Amino acid sequence: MLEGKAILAARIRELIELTVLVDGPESMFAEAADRVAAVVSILRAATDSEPGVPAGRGWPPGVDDALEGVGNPLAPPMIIGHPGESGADGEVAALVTLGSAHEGAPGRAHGGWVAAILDHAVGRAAAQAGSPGMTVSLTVDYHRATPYGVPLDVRSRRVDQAGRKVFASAEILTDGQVTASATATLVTVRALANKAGGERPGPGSD
Ligand SMILES: CCCCCCCCCCCC(=O)SCCNC(=O)CCNC(=O)[C@H](O)C(C)(C)COP(=O)(O)OP(=O)(O)OC[C@H]1O[C@@H](n2cnc3c(N)ncnc32)[C@H](O)[C@@H]1OP(=O)(O)O
Repeated sequence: MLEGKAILAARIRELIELTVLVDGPESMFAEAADRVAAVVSILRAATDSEPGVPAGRGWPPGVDDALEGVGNPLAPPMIIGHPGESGADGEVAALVTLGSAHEGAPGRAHGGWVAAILDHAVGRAAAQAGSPGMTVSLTVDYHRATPYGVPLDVRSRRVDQAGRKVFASAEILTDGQVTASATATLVTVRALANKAGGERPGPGSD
């Protein structure tokens, strides 16, 4: 079931890339649109949910997550590694590959996607450090072009904590060079800690 959804999402990502890249006759687009409509009707028949209704996916991030969900076609997806796997102790290491559909300025990834990756990375770092929370402030520095079409190395870690406030940082690297970095403040939320399986927010938590 899960595997099928992941395969479908991968095909849809391919579809999105090709839709952005391909040019051709109107008839080709019309035929493709008809076939996609047929696929949509298969999925529509399987749910009562309306598009836009909150999915309420919960925690921790799963197959439908916006950044790392292999079953979410909008997710690149971001592959979260184990602590210490490729980062130093206490770091979260991740890999993510963006595509042409994520382009901003010509030939480089859109800054909004770069920020989303960094936001997710600091969220993961806070959770791994035992303080799952929501980002209330994210400052992004864009140092050089973040490319698409190549795996990006993402690193993040919790830097400090003061009461409910968690301070974290993250970087995106390619060829060993930092393309973008972020500092963030997150605020621990008890509901997230409970969903995270008993990880406890810091002192003074809500
Ligand atoms: C399980 C696996 C997970 C795995 C994790 C996986 C990664 C998931 C990544 C998802 C990342 C996101 O998209 S997060 C979604 C985007 N962010 C949001 O939607 C958050 C929107 N904001 C909120 O909903 C709210 O601010 C809350 C609930 C977070 C906090 O509200 P609150 O509970 O009323 O807390 P409040 O008293 O206002 O603030 C608490 C403390 O934080 C400070 N504070 C508040 N805002 C700011 C700010 N912008 N900059 C600095 N500091 C701030 C306050 O001064 C206060 O300090 P003091 O007085 O205590 O000193």
